Amino acid sequence: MAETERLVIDHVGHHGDGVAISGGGKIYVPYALGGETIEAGPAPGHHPDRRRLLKVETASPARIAPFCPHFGVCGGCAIQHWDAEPYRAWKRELVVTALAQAGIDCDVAPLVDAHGAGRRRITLHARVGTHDVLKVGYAAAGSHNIIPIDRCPILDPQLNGAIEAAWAVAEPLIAMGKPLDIQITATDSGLDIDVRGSGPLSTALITRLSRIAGQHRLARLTRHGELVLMRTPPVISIGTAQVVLPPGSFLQATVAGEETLAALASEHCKRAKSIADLFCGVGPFALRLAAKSRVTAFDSDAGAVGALQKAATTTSGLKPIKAEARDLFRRPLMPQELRDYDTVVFDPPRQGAQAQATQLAASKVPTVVAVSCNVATFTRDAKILIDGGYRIEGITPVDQFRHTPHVELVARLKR
Ligand SMILES: C[S@@+](CC[C@H](N)C(=O)[O-])C[C@H]1O[C@@H](n2cnc3c(N)ncnc32)[C@H](O)[C@@H]1O
Repeated sequence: MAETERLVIDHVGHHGDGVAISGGGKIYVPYALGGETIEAGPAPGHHPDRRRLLKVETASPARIAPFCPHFGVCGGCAIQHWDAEPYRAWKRELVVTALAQAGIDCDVAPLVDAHGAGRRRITLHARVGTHDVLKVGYAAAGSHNIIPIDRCPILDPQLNGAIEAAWAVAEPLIAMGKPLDIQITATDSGLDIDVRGSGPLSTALITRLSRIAGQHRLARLTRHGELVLMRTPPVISIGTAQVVLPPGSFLQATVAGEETLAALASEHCKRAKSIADLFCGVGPFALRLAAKSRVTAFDSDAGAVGALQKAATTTSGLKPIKAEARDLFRRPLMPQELRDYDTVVFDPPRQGAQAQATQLAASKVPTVVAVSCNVATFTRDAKILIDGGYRIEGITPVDQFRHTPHVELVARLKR
């Protein structure tokens, strides 16, 4: 492989890298844009079809200056160098292309931006580097190295102080000699931190962490989901409900993302009387859908189900909500159980909901609303539903993870 080479970038691929077409196939160059002529060098790891961008010789007119000083080194964002309009068209096209490749013919609405105020949840990594220096930050692009950070401009202002809090919490814990993953969630009552990786905590250490919690606006600190200290319960508002977050439960990455997905789901469910909300999490759909419809919600995370049930019983003006802990991969709702519902909403993790889609395909449920964060598993599951007699009435792509190649979508299917 030549030390440096000149490449012409054809387009941006579905991971956000520039793609050059050469005689030997495709070559992927992170941070390059379609139409650009670039100078490239070997990529770290010397992967045969990857290169490192050394210099942009002819820049695309759509190239813009990234706004974050860590961009290009930190692995958090793949795209800050591309104008909003082509970026948005590319993101919508990711959905259009995946559907076409799967042979699914349906309308795809314009992309809905759902970055809103920014990310409300981050995971930072803490490691001891050379000369015993503590590093707290994100993983570097394409490696496990940690890029220490002191700011991240894509965060919701509700996370102000979160990075400082992570450094402060990491300092006493890293002395135990284990790498740490520090998940921080912005709640209405302060920062909720769950640390993974440290050993058991001594009383002296908990006293020190309590001081840090007071100094850094922490609502709660947990270790592997076990309570270390709570100054005030970490609460978020969902519709008219107040939900106390269980440690480590899933939460949509941005408030705008949650509201957009829930608004689209509510629109598709507006005539529903009885809804099954599958993969419900702490209830961002159930607690809003129950304004009009009876809801039964299922998720394998018992903590999330408990939080949803508690919020449902303490919120007035909602139709009945029942919530049940159930593993829907191993024990999907069967066609006989699905008879209780005129509408099913499902929002699985990235693996999708193949087992549940198979049972839905054999059911008579008139309306299915599919929410997905992975277009590949969505198309797989949608094909199962289509083969079972459903037709897709429309798909809306949602951009909650701006600056990344991730895209969400909401689809309505009818039989
Ligand atoms: C993408 S999240 C959606 C949660 C919720 N709808 C929301 O918007 O916050 C996927 C959810 O699936 C749940 N989950 C993961 N595996 C599961 C399984 N095998 N059975 C049931 N639920 C599962 C997770 O606990 C998580 O709450």
